[in-house]
Amino acid sequence: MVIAGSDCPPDSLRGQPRPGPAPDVWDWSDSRGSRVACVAVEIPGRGCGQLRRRGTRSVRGRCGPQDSGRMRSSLTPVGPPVSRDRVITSFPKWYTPDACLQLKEHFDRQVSTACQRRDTGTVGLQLSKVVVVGDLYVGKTSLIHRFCKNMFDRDYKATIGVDFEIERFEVAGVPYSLQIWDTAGQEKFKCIASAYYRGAQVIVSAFDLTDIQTLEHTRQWLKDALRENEAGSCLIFLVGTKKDLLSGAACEQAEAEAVQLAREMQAEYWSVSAKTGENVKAFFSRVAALAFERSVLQDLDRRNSARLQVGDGDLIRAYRRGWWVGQQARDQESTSTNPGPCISLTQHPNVLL
Ligand SMILES: Nc1nc2c(ncn2[C@@H]2O[C@H](COP(=O)(O)OP(=O)(O)OP(=O)(O)O)[C@@H](O)[C@H]2O)c(=O)[nH]1
Repeated sequence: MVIAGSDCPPDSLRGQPRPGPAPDVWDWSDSRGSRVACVAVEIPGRGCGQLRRRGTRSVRGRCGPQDSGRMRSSLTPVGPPVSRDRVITSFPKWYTPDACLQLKEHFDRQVSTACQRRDTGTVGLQLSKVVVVGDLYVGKTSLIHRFCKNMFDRDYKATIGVDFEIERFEVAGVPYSLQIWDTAGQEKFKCIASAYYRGAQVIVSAFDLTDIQTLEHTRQWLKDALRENEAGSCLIFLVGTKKDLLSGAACEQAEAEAVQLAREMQAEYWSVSAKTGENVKAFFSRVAALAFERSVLQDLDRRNSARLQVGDGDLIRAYRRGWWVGQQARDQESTSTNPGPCISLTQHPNVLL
């Protein structure tokens, strides 16, 4: 897949008639000759525009380093209902209990309740970013293409820079989307690809099960991707590819080493084959469910600890050391930097607990 910054709709053309088969359709072509069609919708003040799928399961795109921040903030999924195989009703299981992010088989109670009440905040509107990293030729593009397009190409075409797909799910009745970034494994493109690591909710560090050296390199790939993100903010997956090429014993040996490394990395381990499709859908469903659950919990946390609107509009602000009532606090803020006395929440008549 070829990525070039100039392929993105240039800013100067925003709001003007676009080239292509329809006025608002961008048609990009990749080196394999497959066309990438996206509908660009102008959103005032929101940069590059919105990409909407058109008769395909997923939305695809590509861009250069200058677009990294813009794409992250401006893309929101719209389109027809989610296809049935992207509907997740029960929590997808891990690949092995020896290296998994969590063992429970159900959604967190708080999350289930929030979903039932349709109280998941902005989670349904967000795109969760998944970044796939790893050596060249390990099969990152193939894995993503098998999941998003249900296709497998035997011919190798190096990724140049980055590429992304957007996959829409419905998790516990709530719409949820993953923006899956395919990055180049070749050293010479690393500086372009690493510009896209930031803001990842999920990092997938991929290696080739038939080439143990690529497993060793996953440490460095992960380190580079984590460096661009806040500590503890990413879910990490270690994925062994090309499972179809290994016989039972050899596969077990490679998996045992990978599981050990996954535990060190605090990652969840999966073995997959893009060629046969083995475990590919299960893997991405697991990624979607875990990322969704974390997003909902974070959203609930944020809302709980943010300003609470009470009574006649007074604000109560939560501080580490206690609670402090709005108007009084604002008065104090305007006259001094001293936060003044803390008033217990339960003591204040306007507080609804
Ligand atoms: N047998 C088999 N071959 C695979 C599998 N996955 C990928 N391949 C082959 O491995 C080669 C490399 O696959 P890619 O998906 O292009 O590798 P990549 O990691 O994206 O490579 P870069 O873009 O250079 O980083 C291709 O020839 C694929 O056909 C698999 O599951 N089984």
